[in-house]
Amino acid sequence: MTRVALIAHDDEKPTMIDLVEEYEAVLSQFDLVATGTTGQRIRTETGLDVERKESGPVGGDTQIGAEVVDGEVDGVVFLQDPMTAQPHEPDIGALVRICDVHDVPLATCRSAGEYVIEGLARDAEEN
Ligand SMILES: O=C(CO)COP(=O)(O)O
Repeated sequence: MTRVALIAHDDEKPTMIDLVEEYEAVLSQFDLVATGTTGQRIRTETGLDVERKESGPVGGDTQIGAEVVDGEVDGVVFLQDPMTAQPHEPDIGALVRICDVHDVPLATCRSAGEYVIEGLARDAEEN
């Protein structure tokens, strides 16, 4: 099953919830994994179930990066806050880099997230 990672920095969490609600029908066909707080909000504010890793600043991005290395993740929607410095910037950079290394599509803003979700849905239909 297609597995998608969903991650959002605090200022971007409302956008993530909005995106997930818009694509709920598609995402309900996918296996979802998220960093801790993002996952908690998706669980409580939408109808979707999602596996939760640790919160981003304490290793959640790194855990998702490990799944990317293991070939378990088909796409990542990572809504980063471009206006706020993050204490775990090295972890964020490592996740972005490892997606590039393994050619896993990574979206860092909402409109790119729509393309990734729609592309993965198209691939799932074809396979
Ligand atoms: O910090 C994050 C990604 O870098 C997101 O973590 P949370 O989903 O736990 O807020």
